[in-house]
Amino acid sequence: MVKVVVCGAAGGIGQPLSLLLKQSDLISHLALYDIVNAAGVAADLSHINTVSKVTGHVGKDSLAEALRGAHTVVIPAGVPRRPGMTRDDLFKVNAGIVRDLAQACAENCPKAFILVISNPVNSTVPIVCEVLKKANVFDPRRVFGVTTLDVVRSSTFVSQVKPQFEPHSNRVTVVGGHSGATIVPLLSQIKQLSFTPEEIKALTHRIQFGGDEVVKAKDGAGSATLSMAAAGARFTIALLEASVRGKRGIVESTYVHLAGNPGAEWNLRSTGLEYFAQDVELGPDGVANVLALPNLSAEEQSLVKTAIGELKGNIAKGINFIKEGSGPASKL
Ligand SMILES: NC(=O)C1=CN([C@@H]2O[C@H](COP(=O)(O)OP(=O)(O)OC[C@H]3O[C@@H](n4cnc5c(N)ncnc54)[C@H](O)[C@@H]3O)[C@@H](O)[C@H]2O)C=CC1
Ligand SMILES: O=C([O-])CC(=O)C(=O)O
Repeated sequence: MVKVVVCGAAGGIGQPLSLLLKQSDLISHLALYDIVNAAGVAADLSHINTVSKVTGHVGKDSLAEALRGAHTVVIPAGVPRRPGMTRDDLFKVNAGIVRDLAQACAENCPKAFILVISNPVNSTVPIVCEVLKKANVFDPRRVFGVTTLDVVRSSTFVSQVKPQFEPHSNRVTVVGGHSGATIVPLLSQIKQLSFTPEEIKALTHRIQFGGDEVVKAKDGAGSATLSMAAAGARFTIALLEASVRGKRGIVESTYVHLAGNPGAEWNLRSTGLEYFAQDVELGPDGVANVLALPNLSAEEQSLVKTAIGELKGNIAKGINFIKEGSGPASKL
């Protein structure tokens, strides 16, 4: 039995993400949780003729039932950006939402993989980990910040500049975190291509601020949902392929707690950070190996340095939210 729970399943990301997960024969039970409308989304998806059973769970009183027995919990719950906002501006509302969902995971499915989409990812992942640590159920191999959209954008944007780069089958490593300057695509690792310094600069900027393109185009109606659903489904299925099917050698960039994760010592020492996104090999228990940062170009070294500076504050903010007590979730 592989039960996957989507928390925030009625939202802009939650609905298409659930639709994509409904296509997978790796999932036997898809449980859709939201504070609104999850029953309707579940009824609709349940008519699709694939193997998984779909159940809908609406409101806080049904959260425990939704989570019980979960193999994997994907969290796209919370508010998205509007033009003029940073991801950090979402902290005020989303921190409390993510904390409460993490607490419910600790109580109902302490061994589940937890995939965090809600922004600001740089801070919400530390929130989840701190909640699990407090509950004595933390396993660093099982909590992931979903940064796959940065990887997806990198493949697409590189292919638009270099048509010989096939976007579907070529992956780009993206390290750091998931907001602006903390997003560092390692274009120097694409060994089959060469770029001019101007191309590197323009591509890096576009990847770092790709989210803003969508926020601007949607003009107040939210941020990336469909591309995020595709990215979220890609990461979830990759993790299921590794953990359920036992497929080896699956590597994705993702934001993880470094200490205690296999292979992470080098990145822990070289960044001095508790959390960092890097290529991770996935396995039966989640993180099988955090790959060491490769040799970086001079520009990438400087970008990573800037990212580290910003990440320090983002991480501390998430940790302090739990350590110093945070009160009930607030409204924006
Ligand atoms: N990691 C990434 O790369 C990306 C992250 N995001 C983030 O994902 C989050 C969701 O974005 P959208 O789906 O566009 O927003 P949305 O507003 O369309 O959907 C959010 C859903 O969460 C639900 N929700 C609110 N509080 C909840 C709670 N306590 N428990 C369960 N569900 C709850 C809402 O009812 C709503 O259905 C935002 O924080 C956004 O910034 C968006 C794009 C990319
Ligand atoms: O830009 C946003 O707020 C949503 C997001 O994280 C992205 O699209 O990368």
